[in-house]
Amino acid sequence: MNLLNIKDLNKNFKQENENQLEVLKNINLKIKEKEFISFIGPSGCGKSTLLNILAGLIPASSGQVMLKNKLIQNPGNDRVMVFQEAALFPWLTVIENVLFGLKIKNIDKKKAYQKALDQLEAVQLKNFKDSYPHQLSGGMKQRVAIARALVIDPEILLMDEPFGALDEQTRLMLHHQLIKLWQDTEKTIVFVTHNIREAVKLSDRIIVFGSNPGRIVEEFKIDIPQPRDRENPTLVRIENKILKLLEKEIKKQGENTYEKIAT
Ligand SMILES: Nc1ncnc2c1ncn2[C@@H]1O[C@H](COP(=O)(O)OP(=O)(O)OP(=O)(O)O)[C@@H](O)[C@H]1O
Repeated sequence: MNLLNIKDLNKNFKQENENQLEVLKNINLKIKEKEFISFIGPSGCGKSTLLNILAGLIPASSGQVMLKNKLIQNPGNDRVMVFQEAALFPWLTVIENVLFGLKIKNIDKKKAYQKALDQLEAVQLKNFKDSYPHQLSGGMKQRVAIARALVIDPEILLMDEPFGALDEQTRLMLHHQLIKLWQDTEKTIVFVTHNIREAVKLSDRIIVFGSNPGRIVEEFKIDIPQPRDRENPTLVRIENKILKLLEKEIKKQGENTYEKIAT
């Protein structure tokens, strides 16, 4: 069943010289329940802008996004964002950070604590519940951010380059954990990344964007079960196809973002 329906969506931003910058043009996309979908594309093609529109943080200029039969106009508990920087409250402990997400839900204190603890167990951080963010590694912080997002029990997890700032080993470990969480919780995940290999490894479907203005150029469905072997020839083939497409888009754009996506 379709969970999100993005229809004829356009987004412009007013520039300082009063001209309109056309960022997203004519986006039409349906996202299924429990789908893991990734957006990939050259820098500045509007991936984060689209994610922000899905989160209800900014409005579309025209067109609409429906969540089931509800028009998205504002943020809601049914959608939670995870950003590249974990953005934890440094003065709160790990469990207090996770509990913070539940405050808006008005849940009984004991129940909330248990929920937060269960969620920390799911990201293997139960033993760090009383630590402060500065005592954690980057990967651990990101796992707290994921726990804080999931504890609200949203329908959709919106992830904007969540592992972009992490080293390769930590990133691989978090891929593994995210896939397990996704399988256990059956959430829908919309994932923005620059990293083709990451997208190919994690996603059911990859949407490739072009830029100026941001638009969908192609999509790839990946039916290979998880966990995936990165040497799988089908995955390698898809990876190369996406790389070629992006090279073409980036050449058009004339920016030096090639290195960023090829690693
Ligand atoms: N609030 C804003 N006001 C004006 N312009 C904006 C605003 N937000 C984004 N933009 C512009 O919209 C374009 C798309 O930005 P966006 O961050 O969505 O791209 P992106 O594909 O996520 O880029 P990256 O991969 O580098 O993160 C850029 O040209 C950016 O400068």
